[in-house]
Amino acid sequence: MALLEVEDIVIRFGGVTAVAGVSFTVEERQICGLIGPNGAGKTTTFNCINGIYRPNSGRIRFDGHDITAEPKHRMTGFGIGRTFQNLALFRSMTVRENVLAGAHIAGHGGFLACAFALPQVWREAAMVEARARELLALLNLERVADAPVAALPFGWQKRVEMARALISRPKLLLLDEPAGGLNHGEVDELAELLVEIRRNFDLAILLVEHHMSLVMRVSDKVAVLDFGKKIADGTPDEVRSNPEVIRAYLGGGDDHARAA
Ligand SMILES: Nc1ncnc2c1ncn2[C@@H]1O[C@H](COP(=O)(O)OP(=O)(O)OP(=O)(O)O)[C@@H](O)[C@H]1O
Repeated sequence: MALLEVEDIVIRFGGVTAVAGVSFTVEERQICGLIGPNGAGKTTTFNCINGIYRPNSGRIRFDGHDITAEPKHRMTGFGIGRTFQNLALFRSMTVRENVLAGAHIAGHGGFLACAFALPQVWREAAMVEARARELLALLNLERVADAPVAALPFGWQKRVEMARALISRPKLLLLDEPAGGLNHGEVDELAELLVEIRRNFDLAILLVEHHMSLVMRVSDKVAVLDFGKKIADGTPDEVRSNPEVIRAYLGGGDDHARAA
């Protein structure tokens, strides 16, 4: 059984069918790219997987659970972490505090355990602190750990968001356009980082991204959407040479894709 199974999902907004029967899977420890020209339905599909939208029909299974109708606040508990296209950090808090906030969302100590400061709460807090240190080192954020997040360049803030998602130890990390706003060198660093994150945390990654060279470099497989339908699904090489994919991009006017 695959880790994530998206099965024939349909999502409509009034008269617009944004996603028209899309199916794909993500296996454990797989990096899967989800690409397509503008308006293809990538973000809508992504937001269905993380519980922001509920599909009109179809099913989503994750790690043996049917999560189709689960609300977004339960996704961390299921083992799904995410980052946002336009960042959703606590800007006046420090880097370390932002990373720790990700763990508090996933915390298991109940209200009474916390109120009475039971040993399990101390143990959990120590474990979370250790994980935060490990993540700050891995993401090269140690030097700025105590700086307010708002003072950092955009590319660094993106790494903080990634660390915050990783602290709850997700089995699947959903990344929405992580390369958006990054320069060439930063995209190269991101590619290396994604592969390292997969290796270190033994997790799968679903990557919605316009930056084609990044997707092709890091993905084990790529699913391609166009006008709300999946038109291809395969290895980067298979997808790159698929005539329907080439047609979708050449006719779609997508600059990033054309550049690939
Ligand atoms: N909330 C909404 N209300 C109405 N229509 C929407 C809504 N969200 C998306 N759509 C429409 O659904 C279609 C798919 O949009 P979506 O944002 O999922 O595409 P995308 O592949 O992520 O595009 P992009 O690469 O430009 O972000 C588009 O026609 C879009 O206009």
